[in-house]
Amino acid sequence: MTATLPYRRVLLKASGEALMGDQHFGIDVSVVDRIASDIAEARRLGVEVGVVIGGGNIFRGVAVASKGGDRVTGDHMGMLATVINSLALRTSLVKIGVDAVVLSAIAMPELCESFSQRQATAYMDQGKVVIFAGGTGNPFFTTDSAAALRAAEIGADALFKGTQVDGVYSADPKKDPSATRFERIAHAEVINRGLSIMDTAAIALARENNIPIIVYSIHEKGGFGEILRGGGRCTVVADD
Ligand SMILES: Nc1ncnc2c1ncn2[C@@H]1O[C@H](COP(=O)(O)OP(=O)(O)OP(=O)(O)O)[C@@H](O)[C@H]1O
Ligand SMILES: O=c1ccn([C@@H]2O[C@H](COP(=O)(O)O)[C@@H](O)[C@H]2O)c(=O)[nH]1
Repeated sequence: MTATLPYRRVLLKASGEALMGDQHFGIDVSVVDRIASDIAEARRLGVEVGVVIGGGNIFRGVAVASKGGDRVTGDHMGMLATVINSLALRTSLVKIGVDAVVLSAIAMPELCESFSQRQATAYMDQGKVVIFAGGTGNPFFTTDSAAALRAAEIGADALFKGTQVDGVYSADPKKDPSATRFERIAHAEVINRGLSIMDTAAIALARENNIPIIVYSIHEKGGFGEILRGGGRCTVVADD
């Protein structure tokens, strides 16, 4: 029953780094399975779910650029990393009976379908979980921006950022133990205070399209479902 739930259609930005689990690199399948079970719970609630996964567990373009390499090629490699993660998530979802499809911003027809807004919304209307791979398809962006873009394109009621921390803090809580968590904060304030929970382009795009951002810990089993039911621990980034 979606009638009593705050959101009917959401875009989940799942942390790539989280997929590593306790490893230093790559994919811990048990973590992907757990994220898939949280998405399955959302579907059981009747919420339509689109997903963008980061690539930080495998590759980030800045890693190449910081060593004097070509940034654009590095970003291409980072976008390919998001395709690998997307295929892993689809596998975990299908394994537990959730209908899921990967749409890539970079054409690779042997592996998955190519992204189009029309196809994505058609699949979501049918109740499929749509995993958006390949970021925006362009270098110099991040998967946070891809998530805000896809959220706007599919008409999402909210953008969920499932990350390493349980909300937006007054400073990076991993560096400053005295940082305090916001229950609610405006998009503009996140940008003006320079709170780097997401890149500025992503927050600005969400703001322009009136999309609230819900920041929560992706490590909290069942946390996604709890917030979808109107509870849970998170920060809501929204203009009043
Ligand atoms: N003001 C802040 N409030 C909360 N977290 C912050 C803040 N400033 C910086 N951070 C940091 O931002 C991190 C999340 O950023 P980032 O998007 O890079 O990670 P991610 O969700 O794991 O993404 P990726 O998919 O790229 O791996 C948190 O782990 C946290 O340490
Ligand atoms: O639109 C996009 C999205 C991502 N990239 C590259 O991929 C990596 C991984 O994404 P994260 O958001 O950092 O997890 C990113 O560092 C970029 O190199 C891109 O070029 N364009």
